[in-house]
Amino acid sequence: MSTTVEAARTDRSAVRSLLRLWPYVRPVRARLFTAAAVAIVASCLSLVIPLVLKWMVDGPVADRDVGGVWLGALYLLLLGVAEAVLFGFRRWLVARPLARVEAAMRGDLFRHLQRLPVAFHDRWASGQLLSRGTTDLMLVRLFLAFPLTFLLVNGVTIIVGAGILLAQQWTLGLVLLAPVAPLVFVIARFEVRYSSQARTAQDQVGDLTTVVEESVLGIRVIKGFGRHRSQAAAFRALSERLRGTELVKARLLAGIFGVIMTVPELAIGAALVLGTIQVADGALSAGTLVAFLSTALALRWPVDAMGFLLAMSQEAATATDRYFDVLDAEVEREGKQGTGDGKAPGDGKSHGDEPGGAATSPGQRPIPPATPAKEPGPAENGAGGGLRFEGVRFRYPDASEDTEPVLKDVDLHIRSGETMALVGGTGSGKTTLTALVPRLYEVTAGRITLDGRDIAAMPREELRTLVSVAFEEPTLFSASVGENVRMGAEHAGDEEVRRALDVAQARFVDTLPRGCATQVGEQGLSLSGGQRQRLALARAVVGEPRFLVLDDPLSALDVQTEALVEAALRRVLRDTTALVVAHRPSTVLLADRVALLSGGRVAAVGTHHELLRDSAEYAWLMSGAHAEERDR
Ligand SMILES: Nc1ncnc2c1ncn2[C@@H]1O[C@H](COP(=O)(O)OP(=O)(O)OP(=O)(O)O)[C@@H](O)[C@H]1O
Repeated sequence: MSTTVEAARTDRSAVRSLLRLWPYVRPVRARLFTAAAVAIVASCLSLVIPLVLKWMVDGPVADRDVGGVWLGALYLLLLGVAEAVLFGFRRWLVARPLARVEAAMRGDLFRHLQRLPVAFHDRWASGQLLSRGTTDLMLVRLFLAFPLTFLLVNGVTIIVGAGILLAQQWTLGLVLLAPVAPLVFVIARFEVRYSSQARTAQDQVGDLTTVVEESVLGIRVIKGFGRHRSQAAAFRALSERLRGTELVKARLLAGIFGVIMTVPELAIGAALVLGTIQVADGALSAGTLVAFLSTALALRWPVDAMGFLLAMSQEAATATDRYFDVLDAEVEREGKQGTGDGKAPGDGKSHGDEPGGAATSPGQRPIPPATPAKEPGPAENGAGGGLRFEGVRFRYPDASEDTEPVLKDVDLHIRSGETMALVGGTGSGKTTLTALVPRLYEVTAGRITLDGRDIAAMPREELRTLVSVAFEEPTLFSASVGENVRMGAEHAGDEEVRRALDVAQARFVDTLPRGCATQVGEQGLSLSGGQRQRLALARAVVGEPRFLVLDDPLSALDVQTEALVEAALRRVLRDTTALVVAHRPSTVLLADRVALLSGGRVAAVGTHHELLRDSAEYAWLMSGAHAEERDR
């Protein structure tokens, strides 16, 4: 997501943004309100201190009563201790629940990210998502811990203090309160400007995170091409931009601090001069003036702190907006039978009242129980059975309406138990077609059926138990080899995992230090490309799925290993309906029939030999000349 697009959306009220946190705060509201009440009492205790001073000055000090002075000192000490204890108690009250709020929000974000369609992840830079789950949530927690309470506490303290000032000497009180109106005006202007800069800075942190993440993941390319200088320059440029924004924020903060601190100082100075004249005229007691000035000084911190409390609140409001930008994004729609209108929770309503809660997002209708997967009957093995593409048309969700669809009216029938190879030139749409079967993307028009059932009407969970996929780029997770393979079938036992590893010719696992229990590093980078591909293949076949979709799964293997995998795969594919993207004749020979995809359309279907005979394009694709061109 581009920073400029994000930064442009600042025309919203900070209060309205922050109110969206309520579902998360609600479960801990009792503690938060208690903590705020405790802080208000503690803060108001500090306003009693000037009243004790007034009593001391006009009483024991004027009467030269040493015992009275000691008693006053004791009262002051007790008030100070009580204030400190109450503030400590407040902190204890909020620490644990706020950690819970942050964890619930982070949990919801992660869960939501898992349920968002692949198209969303195509669009969003990962750094933007990472920064929302880390820095933004930290800003929200800080807001709940500090500004939320202290804006209230300081507000109440200022109002009570103003009341005490007016009650003590209303003329002096008015002198002190005169700057309130201009201050409110200045603060309102500051809010608008600071909010826009805060959004820009947080988006820039997201961009920076993306660069760092890409640099770490792509460290081999960077080093291999000696691009560390240009990467460093790109990083420097982004951090310069962030630094610039932070400096603007600092200047705005400095300005508001200057105003908030200077104006009350001037008012106190004016009140001091006026008060001294009144004491000299005998219109005011010295004790009242001392109490008045002490109260005014006690209000200094609550007033001074308003600047950074408001700044922190703005940042939290921006962070909340950024958080809900993701949470409002529409999740994958269930089967048509599942949600009816297909509306997702991001339809403008709150994410829900049960943060950290249910697996079904609020706003989403419960999915009726899935029709049990039927064993393919004789009819299904005929016209309706197997995997069928009917008039499938597909355009990537972000592509504009007037661009050519990637797939155009694809009609293809892979019969039950048949293996179909999908061959086509680079960019012809092979990967796109395979991604439609497990519904990583939704078809734009037409439909895909499995044994006669429209996949759009199937609950995703059921669809994904029926269909297994292995992509050309095998992604492994920071987990053990066994756990990576079991992602294909959660309940697979050791025997099934062994069998899958055998099919994928992945017995190299036995030579790893801890066999199947060996941890593979981030993205499986501790393994070779071919090893990763074989583990991904094992993951695809471990659940013995009814439908198998393989996107050029053997591209990184040497010829001999490929032949061994093919022999084993052939046994697996006997019972499975499979669609296999192939570039090499050896992979194509695994298949019963071949479909040639050309410019997003199925140009021909037949056996390898038929197509070699009848299709010049296919013959060319299968020739060494094409492979050389592709490799080049
Ligand atoms: N996420 C995406 N968003 C938009 N367009 C995409 C996306 N992925 C692929 N495309 C476009 O769709 C077209 C088909 O891409 P696809 O990856 O399906 O081709 P392919 O036949 O698998 O190619 P190859 O053999 O090189 O892997 C290409 O023009 C590509 O630029």
